[in-house]
Amino acid sequence: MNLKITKCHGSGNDFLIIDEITDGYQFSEEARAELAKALCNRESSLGADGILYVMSSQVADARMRVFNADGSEASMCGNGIRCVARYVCELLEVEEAVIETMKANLEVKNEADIYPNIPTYLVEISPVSFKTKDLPLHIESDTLLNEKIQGLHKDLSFTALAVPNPHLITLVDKDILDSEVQETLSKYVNGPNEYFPDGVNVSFVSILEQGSIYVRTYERGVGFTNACGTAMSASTLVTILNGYNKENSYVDVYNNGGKVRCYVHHQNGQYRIDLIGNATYVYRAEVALEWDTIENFIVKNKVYFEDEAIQYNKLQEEAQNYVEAHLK
Ligand SMILES: N[C@@H](CCC[C@H](N)C(=O)O)C(=O)O
Repeated sequence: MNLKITKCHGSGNDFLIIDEITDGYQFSEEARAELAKALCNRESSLGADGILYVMSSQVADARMRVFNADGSEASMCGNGIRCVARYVCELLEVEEAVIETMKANLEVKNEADIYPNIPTYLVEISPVSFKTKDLPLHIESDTLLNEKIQGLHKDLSFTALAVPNPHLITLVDKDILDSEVQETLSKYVNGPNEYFPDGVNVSFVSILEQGSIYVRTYERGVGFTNACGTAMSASTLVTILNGYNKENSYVDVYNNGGKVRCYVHHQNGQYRIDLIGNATYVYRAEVALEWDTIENFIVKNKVYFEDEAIQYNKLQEEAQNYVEAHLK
């Protein structure tokens, strides 16, 4: 078959968008997972952190399904939904839309550019739950709020939350970031282990100054990525709960792929986070493939969005310089 794809990134967390609405593809569940494993392979001529399937919806303007590079399906993707937001808003010629995801219908909208000439979208991150059963996390208590788990690390305190995909977050300084701790811990909780039967996204967070933080995430189903949107949203909330930032104000969240902005709303005992950042197109292409030998796919007619890359590189360079100057 001949498959049309759009490579897009949010904070350098990159995805292949496959539009099942316009292009009329009918995939089996197995085929969606197989495509993710083959096309996201970084050794291949494509490579990505995941695939975003854009589908029609009975209850919203469009539906998004997210498959990680290992073929597992995620309930949500914060950087990915910004890419889908742009794709759907341009397709439907609207400024805002509602996107159906696995666990919630989420509002998205075109927003003032976070940096000159960088298409920017605000996406709703919700629902938020601190219940261990919602991750799931197997420990005796119903929540894990800034507490130690001896089986994970003797000194670090963790918070676990679902937004609604699962996140494990700890606040650290530069010495810990520079060590092997995050990789070792993340591989453990994403392999056979007694705590997280479905794995978990693991973020190490550093406070840069009031109103700005740095987040590095080891993603379930992928490994270290440049950034993880749901992790940056969840991490912002954790820094607020720890008294470093405030509700109802913007927090700049730096990552290895650039920078986003988060805003935490707290109403009627519920949290909802606005995640605001780039949705940058990298290229459009066609992929010729045979299902029996899917790993031998051929990429044709790649057309790059060069201007978008040039502009995004400027944001990324500024963000990197800021992090280097402030990380302690
Ligand atoms: N990169 C994403 C999250 C993708 C899913 C995640 N790996 C999971 O399995 O939960 C984001 O930007 O939120």
